[in-house]
Amino acid sequence: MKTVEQHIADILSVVQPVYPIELDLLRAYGGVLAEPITADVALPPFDNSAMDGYAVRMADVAAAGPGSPVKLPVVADIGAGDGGVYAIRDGMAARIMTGAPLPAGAEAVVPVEWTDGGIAEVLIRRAPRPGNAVRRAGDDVRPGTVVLRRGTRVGSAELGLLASVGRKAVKVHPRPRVVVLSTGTELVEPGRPIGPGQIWESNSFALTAAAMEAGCAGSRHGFISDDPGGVLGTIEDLLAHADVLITTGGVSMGAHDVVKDVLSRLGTVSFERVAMQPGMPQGWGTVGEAGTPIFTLPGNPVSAYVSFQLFVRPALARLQGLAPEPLPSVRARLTAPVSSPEGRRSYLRSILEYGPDGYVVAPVTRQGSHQFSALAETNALIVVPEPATSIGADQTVEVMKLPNR
Ligand SMILES: Nc1nc2c(c(=O)[nH]1)N[C@H]1C(S)=C(S)[C@@H](COP(=O)(O)OP(=O)(O)OC[C@H]3O[C@@H](n4cnc5c(N)ncnc54)[C@H](O)[C@@H]3O)O[C@H]1N2
Ligand code: MOO
Repeated sequence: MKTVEQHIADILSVVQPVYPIELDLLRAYGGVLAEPITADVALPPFDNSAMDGYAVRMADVAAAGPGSPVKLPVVADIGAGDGGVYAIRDGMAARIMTGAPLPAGAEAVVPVEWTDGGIAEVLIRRAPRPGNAVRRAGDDVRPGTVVLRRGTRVGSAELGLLASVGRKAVKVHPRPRVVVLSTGTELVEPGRPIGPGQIWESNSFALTAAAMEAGCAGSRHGFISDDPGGVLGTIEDLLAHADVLITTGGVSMGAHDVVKDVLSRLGTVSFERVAMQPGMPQGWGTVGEAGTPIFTLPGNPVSAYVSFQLFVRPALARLQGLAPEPLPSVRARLTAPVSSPEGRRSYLRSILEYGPDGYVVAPVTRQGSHQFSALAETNALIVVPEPATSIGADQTVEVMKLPNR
C-alpha cells in the first residue's frame, strides 16, 4: 500500500495553479492575488483634517481655555473634496471638515465641539496640541510600498485597500470551480422519503461546503446511480463547468463500483490503496482535454471527508496559487487509549482543547467510517503512526486541526 505522503506528492506533482486572470474588484473577491500590489501614490494623498472644526496656528490658540477663549476671524471654509489652494497666517482660522485638505500654515485642528461653531469668527475655548486631528499625507501608505503580496486572498479588507490605492481590477487566480458528484443506487435526496435499503445522500453536501471552506467555488451536482453510461456521460458534461471534479463512492471492491470501472477505461485515473484508516481506497487523475483533476473519494462519509482534508485540500491550495499546506497540527496529551490497524495510519476523530497544561485531546468512541455524527462532534484528528497498534492514555500524540471547527 502507498503512504499518505506518497499519495500527496503524486497529486501535487501534477496539479498546477488555475491560470491567473484580470478581474474587476468585486469579481476578484475570494481569488488569490497573482501579482503584488504597489501603491503609486501616498495614502492619504494630502495632509487633511481628521475632524470637523477649525484649522489654526499654535501661537494663536496656546492660551485658549474655558475662562480665556480666543477669538479668530474665519478666513476660509474648506469642505472635503475642495480643490482650492488655501493658507492661513497668524491670527487666522479656517473652518474645515473631516477629510478636507489642510490649508498651508495650519498646525492643528480644533474640533468644533471646543468652539462656538462661528462662521465669520470663531471663539475657541480649549487649546489643541500641535498636530491635533491632522492626518499627514502618507501616514497610512507611502508611495512605492507593496500593500498586498502575491498569494494574498482577496477578502473584504483587501478589496477596500485595492480600491483605496486606485485599482479597478487585479490579477488573481480565480476561485477554482469544484463540482461534487456522488454515486450510489441507494442514495435519496434529503427531503424525500427513503425506502428499504436507501439512505439520504450526504457526501456531496459535506464536500461542496468543504471546498468552499478551502476557498473554492463549490457546487453540488448531487448524485447519480451506479450506471456506467450515466456516470461517464455526467462526468463528461460536468467538465465544461469544473476546474476540479470530486466524486464519492464506487471505488472499492464492490461488484457495482462504477466510478472505478468507467474512469479506468479512460486510462488517466489511477486507483490505489493508501495505508490509512479511514480512506484506504483512493483514486485520482486527470480527465478531459483540459486535464481537469479528478478525485474519486471513497463513499463512506467519514472516509470521504477525511480524504478531502488530507488530499484534496492541498491540491485546491496549489490550484489557487497557494502553498499546499497540510492541516495545522499540534502535539497533545491523550485522555484515553486509542487503537489502530497495524501498517495503516489512523486519523481518529477527536476533541482538541487548549487548557492550562497545554493541548489535551479526547478521542470519541464512535470511529466507524459511516459514523458522521461523531465527526460532527469533533474538531481534530489524532494521527496514529503506521507501526503503532495502540497508544496509551497520557501519551503525547500528533493532532491535526480540522478547518472551520
Ligand atoms: N471487500 C472489501 N470491501 C470494502 C473494502 C475493501 O477493501 N474490501 N473497503 C471498504 C472501505 S475502507 C471503504 S471506504 C468503502 C469504500 O467503498 P466505495 O467507495 O466503493 O463506496 P460505496 O460502496 O459506494 O459506499 C460505501 C458506503 O458509503 C455510503 N455512501 C456512499 N455514498 C454516499 C453518499 N453520497 N452519501 C451518504 N452515504 C454514502 C454507502 O451507502 C456505503 O454504505 O468500501 C469498503 N468495502
Ligand atoms: O478506509 Mo474506508 O475509507 O475505512 O472507510
